[in-house]
Amino acid sequence: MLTLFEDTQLFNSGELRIKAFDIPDAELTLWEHFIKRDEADTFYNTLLAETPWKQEEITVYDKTHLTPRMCVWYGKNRDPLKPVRALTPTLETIKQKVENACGVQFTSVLVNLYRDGKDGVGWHRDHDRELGPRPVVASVSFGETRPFEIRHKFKKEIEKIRILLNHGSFLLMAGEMQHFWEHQVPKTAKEIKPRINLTFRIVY
Ligand SMILES: O=C(O)CCC(=O)C(=O)O
Ligand SMILES: [Fe+2]
Repeated sequence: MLTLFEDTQLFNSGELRIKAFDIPDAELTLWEHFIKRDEADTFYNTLLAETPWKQEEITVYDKTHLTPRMCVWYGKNRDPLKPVRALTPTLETIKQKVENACGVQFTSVLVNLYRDGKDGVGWHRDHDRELGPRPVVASVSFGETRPFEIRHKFKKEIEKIRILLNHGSFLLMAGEMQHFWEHQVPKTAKEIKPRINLTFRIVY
């Protein structure tokens, strides 16, 4: 497996770095230190305090489980019958920064909290119909660094890639990525701190 950005020297420098990944069937770009340390600390604390966290129920093979993370959806809903939760000023501020950087306007954001290493998200694609034919997903992370892994769904000869998403980083997934690549945030037995992830999306 390929692990990117483990260079602690560069990590700790706090400098903005933009990396476009050269992978087939996807447009994937990472902004390291997109949000500076102090501001990222403030966003983390505010989001942790003001988000009405809850664990969603999911049904797999007729069995109901709680998702191993806490989530809240803001903005235009995937289910048009559900009420819309308006973005908070903090989420609007981060949304604006992301939109300025990538030139895409988003309608919604899913806010996730991974409380510790027992929380994670399994392999999946974000290609629900209401996200349109080529979903663009803008992912901003705060708190604990967690590896974000991607693998090509069809070309099994391509090595899995691990990207470390640290405090204040911004990862943009675009192009055909959501059709051809799956992603996950694996659980870990390590003692780790919480992580908040925002995924900005466009609901049509
Ligand atoms: O936490 C992350 O980095 C990814 C979250 C994710 O894949 C999702 O919410 O669909
Ligand atoms: Fe996802």
